[in-house]
Amino acid sequence: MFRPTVVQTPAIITITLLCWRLLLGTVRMLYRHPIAIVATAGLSALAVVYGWQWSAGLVSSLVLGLVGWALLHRSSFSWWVGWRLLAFWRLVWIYRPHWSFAMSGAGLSKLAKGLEYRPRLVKVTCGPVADQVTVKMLKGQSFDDWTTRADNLAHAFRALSCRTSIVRAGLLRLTFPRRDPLRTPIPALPIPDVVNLHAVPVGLCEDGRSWTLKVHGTHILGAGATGAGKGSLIWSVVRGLLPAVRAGLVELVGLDPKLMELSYGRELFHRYAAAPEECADLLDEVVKRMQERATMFGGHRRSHTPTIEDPFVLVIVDEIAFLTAYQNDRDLKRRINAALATLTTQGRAVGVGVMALLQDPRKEVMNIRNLFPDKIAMRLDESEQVDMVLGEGARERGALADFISPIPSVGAGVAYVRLETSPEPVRVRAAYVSDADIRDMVAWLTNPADGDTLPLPPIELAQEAE
Ligand SMILES: Nc1ncnc2c1ncn2[C@@H]1O[C@H](COP(=O)(O)OP(=O)(O)OP(=O)(O)O)[C@@H](O)[C@H]1O
Repeated sequence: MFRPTVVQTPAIITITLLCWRLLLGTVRMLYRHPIAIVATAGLSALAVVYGWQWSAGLVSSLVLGLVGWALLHRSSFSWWVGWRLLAFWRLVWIYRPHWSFAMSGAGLSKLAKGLEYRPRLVKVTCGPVADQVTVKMLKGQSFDDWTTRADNLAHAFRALSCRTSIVRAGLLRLTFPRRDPLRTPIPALPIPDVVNLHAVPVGLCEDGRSWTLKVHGTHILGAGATGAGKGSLIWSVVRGLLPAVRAGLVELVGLDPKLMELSYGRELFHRYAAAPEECADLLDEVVKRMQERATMFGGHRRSHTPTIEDPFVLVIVDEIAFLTAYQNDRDLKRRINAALATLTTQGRAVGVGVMALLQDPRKEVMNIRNLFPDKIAMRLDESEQVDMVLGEGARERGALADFISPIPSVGAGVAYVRLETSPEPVRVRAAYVSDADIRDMVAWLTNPADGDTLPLPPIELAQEAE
């Protein structure tokens, strides 16, 4: 029978080890919380040398000073102090106490040889609308292990939702919104002074930042069930481009087979068509123009910069399926499909973009959806449609477009997008451009204010280097 020898560890070794750990812990605490340690030590020293009244007086004046700062200049106070204090508070009261239970409950900790290994909570930071929790994953875990548990984590920390993103190998960021800035409709955004074709403001992201859309050098496909608010997407883009339209640097082409949406702001479009034959003719015209431009640019330029002679042309198609899948005239359907495919495959480099909206994203209805690099999923009827619009795995990563509320004031205009900078879907809401706003836009474009002349001299057209 094998009996391992029991070796008694000498007390001196145990004590040395404990002292070493204590020393390491103290150094780590000093390194992690230098301000808190220095402040506590300073106040204690003051109390010992001069009496506690001095420390109490100093603390009270400090608190009064901070309250004054917060009242006088909220934004700088929040940036320097407020969010840090809130992050500390939420770390101590929410994340730390519930961490171990949340990890084991969500199945993210591992048991090995009787020991439980948990992912490490690295830090918590707070912003105006969301908390960001940085986590060190356990060895052997994958990003997918976390994305599939996002719902468990949201409930565990009593958040509205949880979104996951990678910081670097092994390090994750969990975003827990504290409030939803997209709950209430966003009024139409102001018409910008400077148009940036790579970042046209259209609404808000769920973290409170501005949601901007790139329109030049890409094509956009927006899908949403009836009443999802596709109109607000169209009009927000048009509104954001208006100064460039007035300056003659952007031309809007509207195809409105439903005859409902774009006709309301008909005057904002350089060219407009509603009947399918007119739409086919107009598309052929744009294709011809695009090909002429390509011939002209060929060998000289590889990208397009909008000028009055060669403006950026944005073709906006409301309910594209009326022109493609639901079109009875086969010849017309073939012509339209061919023109759209040509524009979406060749238009980017020569300054022609297509923004198409549709209700049903199935392949039978829209067989060229893969030719649109940027896609937006508004409220959809079925969960399978989310991946059809945003790409494989988007719903699993949190794009719950089928859960967007059908109540217009809550869910209209809300969408999920995959921004170029990150593959993670982001929840956004387009600003609501009302009928009165559209009338004002028409008036702004067609009746320049006193002193304004038409066309305006070219406005600054901020653009990223291509
Ligand atoms: N961004 C928004 N914020 C708040 N409410 C909105 C927004 N967009 C639209 N709505 C409301 O939702 C209603 C439906 O919007 P809209 O007509 O744009 O939907 P749609 O997706 O174009 O529907 P359909 O495909 O049937 O035309 C509008 O009448 C408006 O009241």
